Amino acid sequence: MTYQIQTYNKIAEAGTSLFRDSYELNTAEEPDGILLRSHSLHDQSLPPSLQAIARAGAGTNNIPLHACSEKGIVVFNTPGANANAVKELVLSCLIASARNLFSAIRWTHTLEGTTNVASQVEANKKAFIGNEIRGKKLGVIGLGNIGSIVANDALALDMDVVAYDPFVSVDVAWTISRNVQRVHQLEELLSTCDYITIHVPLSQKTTGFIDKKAFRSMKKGMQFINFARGELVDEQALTHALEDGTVGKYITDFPNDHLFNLENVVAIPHLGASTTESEENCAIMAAQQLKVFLETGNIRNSVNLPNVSLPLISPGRLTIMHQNIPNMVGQFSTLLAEREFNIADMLNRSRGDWAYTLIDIDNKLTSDQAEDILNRLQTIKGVVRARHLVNGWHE
Ligand SMILES: NC(=O)C1=CN([C@@H]2O[C@H](COP(=O)(O)OP(=O)(O)OC[C@H]3O[C@@H](n4cnc5c(N)ncnc54)[C@H](O)[C@@H]3O)[C@@H](O)[C@H]2O)C=CC1
Ligand SMILES: O=C(O)CCC(=O)C(=O)O
Repeated sequence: MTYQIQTYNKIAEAGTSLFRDSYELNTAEEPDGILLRSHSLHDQSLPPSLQAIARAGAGTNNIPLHACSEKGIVVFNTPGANANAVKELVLSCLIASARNLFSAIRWTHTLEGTTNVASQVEANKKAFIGNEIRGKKLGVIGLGNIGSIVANDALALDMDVVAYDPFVSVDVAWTISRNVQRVHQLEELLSTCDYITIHVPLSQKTTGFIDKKAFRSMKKGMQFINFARGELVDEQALTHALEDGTVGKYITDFPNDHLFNLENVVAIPHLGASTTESEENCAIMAAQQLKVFLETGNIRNSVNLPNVSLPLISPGRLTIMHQNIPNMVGQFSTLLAEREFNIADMLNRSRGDWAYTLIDIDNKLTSDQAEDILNRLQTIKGVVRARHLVNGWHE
């Protein structure tokens, strides 16, 4: 069995080199798996061959998640793999912004070719007097893999840190310093912070999350850092807030034409995760998750299905992705019992509207038997994809 993997964007070799032996990269029009970064799949058809998509990164807003679930495609991301890279850039932008470094450097370059550069520098540097961040208040919106470490490290820089995340995970909550003050109303954070950084995923629910009302609550002259996604901020409201001085500076990793026309915008070319370390971490994690899924059906770090892990010991395994509705497992086991196949092990997990079942069978199926079972499984209402995996150890 050879698996076909299609990659998009620059994926670190540390990840792509894991696809050896029974894998081919970028050779087929009908891939089994896709490995990508920010490439958008929204306007691209998803071939029937496609079983899984791995996002080497955190945000999955470039992937049509609903359509993937409907077609039985498992989508993975790599939580935390690029968090440190983003944190370091956020903190450096925080300091660079407080010290007016961006405009100061731009101005210094205008002196090129003029005389008396040193005396011009001394005469004009007062235009770029900045502030120290020590003792200033930082608001962190979204305390996930990135927000939590930004919050902890900002404390180490002697900032006061306030955070808002109504859905913070238990795992992350354990890692957050008790000196990070949690607020339950976003308004409380917006109205008191000198600096705000946002780290929430872009979804239908969070599009335009920072809107006119949010900007109205902010302290005059505050500085806003957005390394999450541009669409989280309502652009018209941002424009007004920059024009009336509510936002003293907007630092974003997501430039566009409109932002170039505005004063006090620092535009960075989506560099948050662009370090060698982060690109390697993400590529390795994404490639490993994709391989494990294709070879064993086990799932780790999917965004549309639950985590599922069962050692593959039996000669064969059926993997079934289906709607989370009653009597699915009953129908699967009846089908197998009718054919006198014995179930050695089984696992069923659900997540929201979707569920996933692994069934290990004692019998080594012929290709006709496997085809018959898969055909029958696919006719069960609610099943979107069924696969039969052969355990190589029994070959
Ligand atoms: N600029 C860049 O290169 C990068 C950008 N990102 C962006 O940053 C986002 C966050 O990344 P991670 O921290 O790794 O994700 P994460 O999934 O670990 O954390 C997201 C956090 O946002 C919280 N959240 C969700 N909805 C919220 C709401 N309405 N209000 C407040 N909190 C809310 C969640 O509870 C979670 O704790 C990604 O989704 C991606 O869009 C991530 C990595 C690199
Ligand atoms: O792959 C990249 O450089 C972008 C990373 C990113 O935006 C993410 O992980 O959400």
